[in-house]
Amino acid sequence: MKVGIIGGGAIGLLAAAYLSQNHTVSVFVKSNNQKQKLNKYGVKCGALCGTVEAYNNPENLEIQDLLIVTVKQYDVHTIIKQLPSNVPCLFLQNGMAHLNLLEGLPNSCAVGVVEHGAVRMSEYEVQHTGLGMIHLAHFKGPLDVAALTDKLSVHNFRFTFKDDYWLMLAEKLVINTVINPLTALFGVKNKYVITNPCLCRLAKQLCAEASQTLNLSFEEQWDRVKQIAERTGANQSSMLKDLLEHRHTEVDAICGFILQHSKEKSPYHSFVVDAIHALEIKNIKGEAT
Ligand SMILES: NC(=O)C1=CN([C@@H]2O[C@H](COP(=O)(O)OP(=O)(O)OC[C@H]3O[C@@H](n4cnc5c(N)ncnc54)[C@H](OP(=O)(O)O)[C@@H]3O)[C@@H](O)[C@H]2O)C=CC1
Ligand SMILES: CC(C)(CO)C(=O)C(=O)O
Repeated sequence: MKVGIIGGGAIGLLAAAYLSQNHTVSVFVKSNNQKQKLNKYGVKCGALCGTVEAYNNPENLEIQDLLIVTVKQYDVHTIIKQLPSNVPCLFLQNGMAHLNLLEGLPNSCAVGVVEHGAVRMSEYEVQHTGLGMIHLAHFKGPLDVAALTDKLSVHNFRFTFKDDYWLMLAEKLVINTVINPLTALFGVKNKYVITNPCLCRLAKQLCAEASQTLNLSFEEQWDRVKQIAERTGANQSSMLKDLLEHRHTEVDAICGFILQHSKEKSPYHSFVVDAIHALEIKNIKGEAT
């Protein structure tokens, strides 16, 4: 297959390194510098070195068989304006705020949840920091997503099929809306969300608000949060990493989505959304602490 990957960040480069073993991969990036590096060195991920073609314009998007969109959620709105309507698209963002943008697209679409951990080390190098699965579900249009999971799967980079996109994304959203803001606000690794008794109480409140908003069982979701916090205990969450590197976070796509969709008041979510934005502003303005 001709697979086009939009975004040359951590997940885009990870996907390019693995998928280029079996497919012809093109990576669509923003900067000319990254394009040149990828064309010269390929994508490196540990012992893997994938050959790719890189572009920093949308011209070759329409010749792809599949486009995998790996930009952060807040950049999806600029990408969808460039997508050729004939090519099926797979969106791999955390959060659920991009779903309303996909509804207006003419393209066949799938959505996915990434369990891998990845860190971009340079414009063409990525470190695979945590091995997981990528779960895919059908969102709209005539796309055989179950067949796609088989075509894309390769050793250490496997895809599985889920039949309910909403449940798949909602369950991941609960995990992110609990673990990400608390770890980012308190500057701690994931396990402290359950091992620190005060953070654990805050985590339970966030989990209760999210479960109620999404109409999910609190007990089941809290068990999942505890499992993931334990399994990824030594990791820094993506929101913590974004703040440490003075980048924009995905708090609106994650916690903001809960706040927007809750029928009851969600005071813990109100607090974390404002608190994370306050830290983003502090980082951008370089305010002294
Ligand atoms: N990294 C991880 O371990 C995990 C990430 N995820 C999710 O995956 C998604 C991607 O995350 P991640 O890869 O870490 O994010 P990154 O910030 O590392 O990568 C996003 C990339 O998109 C690029 N980009 C933005 N706008 C455009 C554009 N118009 N055209 C081309 N490229 C563009 C950015 O370029 P530039 O830097 O030049 O602005 C950046 O390289 C997020 O929703 C995240 O929550 C989920 C699970 C794990
Ligand atoms: C599951 C978790 C919390 C792992 O770090 C994650 O998805 C993230 O950091 O965004």
